[in-house]
Amino acid sequence: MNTTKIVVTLSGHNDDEIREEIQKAQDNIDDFDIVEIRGDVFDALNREDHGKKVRFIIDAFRPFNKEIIYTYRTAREGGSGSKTTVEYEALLKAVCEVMDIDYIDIEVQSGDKITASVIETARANNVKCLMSHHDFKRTPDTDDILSVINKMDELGGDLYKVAYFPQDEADVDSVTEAVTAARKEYGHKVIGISMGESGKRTRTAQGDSASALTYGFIARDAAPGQIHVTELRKIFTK
Ligand SMILES: O=C1C[C@@](O)(C(=O)O)C[C@@H](O)[C@@H]1O
Repeated sequence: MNTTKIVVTLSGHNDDEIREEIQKAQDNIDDFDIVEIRGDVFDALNREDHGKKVRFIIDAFRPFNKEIIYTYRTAREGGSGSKTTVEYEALLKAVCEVMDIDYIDIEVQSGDKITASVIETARANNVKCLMSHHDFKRTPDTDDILSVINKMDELGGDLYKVAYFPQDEADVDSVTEAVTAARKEYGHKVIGISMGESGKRTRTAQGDSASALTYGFIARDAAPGQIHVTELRKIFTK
C-alpha cells in the first residue's frame, strides 16, 4: 500500500501570488494531504505582517482538514531566509506557540542547542518536529547521509528529511539507499530527496525506498526537480 503523503509547497511572496496559489490548491484539493508554508518568503515583512500571511494561508486550508507544515528555510540551506540563528530560534518558537500548525521544520544545522529548545517548545504546543538538512551543492555517500539521519533520531524528531543535489546517478542512488536503510531502522519517518531532474525518481519512489512525504508544487516550483502535485497524486494512486 502507498503511504507517502503529498505535500504542496506554497512559496508565493505577495498577496496576488498567495491568492493564486491558494485558489489553485483549493481547485485541486484532493491532490495533496499537507500544506507547507514557506515563511522565508516573507522575510522582508515585520513579525506581525509575517504572522498575518501565515494565518491567512492556514485559515484557507483548515476547512479542508489539511495538515500544515511551517518551514523557514534559511539561505544557507537554499532558502531566502536571512535571519541569524538566534532570530531563527525565536521565530520557530513563536510560530509553535501562536500558530495552529501540525509540523515545524527544524534545520538541524542550526545547532543541537537551538534544535533541542525548539523541540521543547514544539512538544509543549503539540507540534510535531520535522528535522531537516539540505545541501544544494553536493551529495555525501550513503553512510554520511545515514549519520545525519541517526543524529536527527538522537535529537528526537518525528520525521527526518534530507535533501541533496546530485552530480551523477550514483548520487541519486546514495539517497535511495540511505532512505531504504533508514526505513528499516526507524520505520516510515524518513524523507530523502535528490534534487534536480535526475533526482526526480526519489520524489516518486515507492516500496522500500518510499519517503514518508513527497513535496510538490501547485503554481511555481520551490526547489529544483519538484513535480506538480496533480502528477504526484496520479503516480501514487497507480
Ligand atoms: O525541504 C523541502 C524539500 C524541498 O527543498 C524540495 O526539494 O522539494 C522543498 C522545500 O520547500 C521543503 O522544505
